[in-house]
Amino acid sequence: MSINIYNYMQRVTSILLSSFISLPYLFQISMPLQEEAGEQLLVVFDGDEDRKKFRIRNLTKQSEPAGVPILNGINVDIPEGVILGIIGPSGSGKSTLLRALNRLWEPPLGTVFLDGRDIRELDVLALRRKVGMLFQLPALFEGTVADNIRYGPQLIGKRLSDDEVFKLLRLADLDPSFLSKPGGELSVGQAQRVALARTLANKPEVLLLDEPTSALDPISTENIEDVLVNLKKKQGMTVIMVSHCIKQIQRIADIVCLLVNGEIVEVLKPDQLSEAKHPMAQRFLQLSS
Ligand SMILES: Nc1ncnc2c1ncn2[C@@H]1O[C@H](COP(=O)(O)OP(=O)(O)OP(=O)(O)O)[C@@H](O)[C@H]1O
Repeated sequence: MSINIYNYMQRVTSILLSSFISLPYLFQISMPLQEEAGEQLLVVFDGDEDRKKFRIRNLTKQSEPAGVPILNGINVDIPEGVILGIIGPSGSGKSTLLRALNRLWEPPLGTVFLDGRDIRELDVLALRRKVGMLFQLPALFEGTVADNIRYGPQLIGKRLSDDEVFKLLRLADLDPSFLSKPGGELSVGQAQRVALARTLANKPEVLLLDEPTSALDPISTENIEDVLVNLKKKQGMTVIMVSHCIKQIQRIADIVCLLVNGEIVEVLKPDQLSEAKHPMAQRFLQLSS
């Protein structure tokens, strides 16, 4: 078995970065491509301009120094208060796209806008509080569950009370008795829920999730899915989730973007996935179902 050291290091760096720094309606879907400034724009929201949470324009990335395209001119609008699923074959650029949205890599100026503002012009720490991220494998800090959850607010001089920590635990579907448990003694599923509570402690407006339940059992997976749906419904949170599980996307997403070779080739409602037209997307969906 070969190990891709580059990918491994990138993942570890991202976990550390996001942990330390960010600790971090329905809508009408308009499928047809629309021309904007000569480029193809996938519009996933056809309504009020104000409700676009992210606007992504011609987002491109190449590997260095080889210059191999990773993202190939992504154009998409992401509405506020929806769960957007991103699916696609391995290596198609899903995680890279997600990481651009809270600057775990720096997208070029003029390519990613949050609430109408270029994210490159925002303070990066403030951006990461607003746009929290959760990875496939949770990385908790040393200390108790409460220490982990209090970490983010503490960075801006706020100490969460026990009651506030209890609320976050409940929100992440964890029993209050977890408060004083050492982070190192938790199962992966429990740790993932603590990582979620820790991210939520920053009161993010957007959650970026990179295969957040792939290491979890079906019950923990269902619990996390319920939490995400509730956050959307009760707090209007925007959730952008990469998942390899088509069924999961069909359970909770409002819209699905299909990414192939660094391009969004289709935007569909979850119940319309079988109608995908792109040959690679069709094949991917056939093999995944
Ligand atoms: N900074 C970089 N330099 C070089 N190659 C990179 C860089 N970032 C990503 N890649 C490569 O770009 C491609 C897309 O990677 P990415 O992790 O975004 O894909 P993915 O769709 O999330 O894959 P998976 O489903 O396997 O997690 C891969 O071939 C990856 O090795």
